[in-house]
Amino acid sequence: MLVIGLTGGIATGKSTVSSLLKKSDIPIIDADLIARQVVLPGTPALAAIIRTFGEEVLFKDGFLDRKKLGSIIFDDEVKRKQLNAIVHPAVRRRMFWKTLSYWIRGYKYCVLDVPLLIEGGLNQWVGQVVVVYCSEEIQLRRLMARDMSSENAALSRLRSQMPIAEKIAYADIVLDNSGPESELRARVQELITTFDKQVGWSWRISWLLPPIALLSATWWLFWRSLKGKRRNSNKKKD
Ligand SMILES: CC(C)(COP(=O)(O)OP(=O)(O)OC[C@H]1O[C@@H](n2cnc3c(N)ncnc32)[C@H](O)[C@@H]1O)[C@@H](O)C(=O)NCCC(=O)NCCS
Ligand SMILES: Nc1ncnc2c1ncn2[C@@H]1O[C@H](COP(=O)(O)OP(=O)(O)OP(=O)(O)O)[C@@H](O)[C@H]1O
Repeated sequence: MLVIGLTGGIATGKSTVSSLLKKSDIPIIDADLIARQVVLPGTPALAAIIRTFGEEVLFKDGFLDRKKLGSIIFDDEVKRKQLNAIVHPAVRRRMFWKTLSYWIRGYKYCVLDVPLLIEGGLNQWVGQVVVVYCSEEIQLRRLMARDMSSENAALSRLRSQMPIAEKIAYADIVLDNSGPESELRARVQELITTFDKQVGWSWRISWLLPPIALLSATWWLFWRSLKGKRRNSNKKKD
């Protein structure tokens, strides 16, 4: 099975791409959605959030006040890291089991939709990295329109992630979403054709013979880590 990592900058259009892929019956594992499920009332992650940030980040009914927590962590790197350390391990565990379940059910590929794919180093564990791109100016405009937020609030969200111009250095495929949504739809269809060609029929062999799947995954991960090391040493030279 080909595991595709889908990422982008804030408001570059990753969720829009993800829902277009879903409409074509491609299985999506949505990290934002899982990050909401693992902090529902009664979960260990929510208990840890209360211990770290206090009861004031809760609504009266015990649900997390996401706006309030967002206003705390997007402006403060230390607090953001504290929250990430609570939520990310639980999200990763769920993503791993969901990926495995798609493989067991014989899917030829699945897409991990993860905003912090590169920041969290998950890009090294997937077969292909797709980065949805648009300029920072467009990001800011779309973010303010979508969230009805002020420029300052939008800027602090943007700065909480690696700049999009840096993320594209990690991409196998860059999906440019600077134009209208009709253009994006056409690009997503091309993307699906590319994946279909790439996967071909070999996924059936890997599925029927797990040792072959294991060998090819190990080889791929080794190749990826070499590529990553080369990119880092080139960066240092620059
Ligand atoms: C801070 C929270 C409560 C704000 O919730 P809110 O509903 O306002 O935003 P939502 O979850 O829909 O996220 C919107 C976007 O913000 C960005 N974002 C979210 N969390 C982070 C983070 N810790 N660091 C950088 N960017 C982030 C992502 O691009 C995401 O797509 C929430 O984002 C959260 O719990 N974040 C920590 C978990 C996390 O890192 N999620 C991202 C995927 S694992
Ligand atoms: N090509 C486009 N033209 C105009 N608006 C767009 C386009 N693509 C996406 N949008 C709009 O931009 C906003 C951000 O898109 P989306 O929510 O898909 O981004 P995202 O990358 O998933 O953001 P986040 O990481 O913050 O969740 C949405 O309101 C969406 O409808």
